[in-house]
Amino acid sequence: MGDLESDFNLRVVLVSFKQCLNEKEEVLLDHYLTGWRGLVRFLNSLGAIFSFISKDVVTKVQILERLRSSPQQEHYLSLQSMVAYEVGHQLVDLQRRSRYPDSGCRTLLRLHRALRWLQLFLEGLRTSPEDASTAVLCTDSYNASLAAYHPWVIRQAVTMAFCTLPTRKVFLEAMNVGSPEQAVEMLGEALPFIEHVYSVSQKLYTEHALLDLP
Ligand SMILES: CCCCCCCC/C=C\CCCCCCCC(=O)N[C@@H](COP(=O)(O)O)[C@H](O)/C=C/CCCCCCCCCCCCC
Repeated sequence: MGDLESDFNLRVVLVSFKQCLNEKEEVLLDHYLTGWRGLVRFLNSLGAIFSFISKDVVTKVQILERLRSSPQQEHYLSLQSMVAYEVGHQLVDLQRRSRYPDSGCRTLLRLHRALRWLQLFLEGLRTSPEDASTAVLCTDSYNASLAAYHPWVIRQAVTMAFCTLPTRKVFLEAMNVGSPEQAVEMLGEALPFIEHVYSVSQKLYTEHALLDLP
């Protein structure tokens, strides 16, 4: 795995997700995107075999960044204001992808589903024994989250890429927060931040019947 600078670590990235939520439990898109840009840096450090995943995340982050700097930017301050604006102005299509392929709601939904994968995978790393296989942890968390939304060809490519993953110990060290034991402790403190953001977003998408946006 490539080196990340010494002041950049997974705790910093997970804290960005804590900062997403304001006192009204609105998900602030600028912090959400900061969190995702940090995750992309970790993903890139895993090697070129994961670049097809990282490119997809970067494309989605860029779509949302463009909306955040567009003339409609104030509607894209939070997930809540984005959903209200796009649903209220019929800028999402529940039947076809082609009409609004770059809507904020469908784009963020893909990242939202991936956040669930991340939550499950990091929880697996945190609670598993020292000799646990990261390929198995990754496959299990993928099958319990994103796999349901991916066609066969992507599921095959992803499952092959998982076989190249480093060991659990290497993963924990790559988080750049100290020893594997300190990384496990950090995950225990910081994982609730992404769980909270995930559950607030999931509730909002459910309330607006947007969970299956094509
Ligand atoms: C010390 C490191 C700690 C771990 C940090 C890992 C950070 C990785 C963060 C996120 C990775 C997952 C991102 C997945 C985004 C997938 C979004 C998606 O579903 N896109 C598909 C649908 O998009 P549309 O076509 O509807 O626009 C798209 O078709 C898929 C493209 C590529 C395949 C995505 C596979 C996802 C696999 C998830 C596991 C990642 C494994 C990383 C290894 C740890």
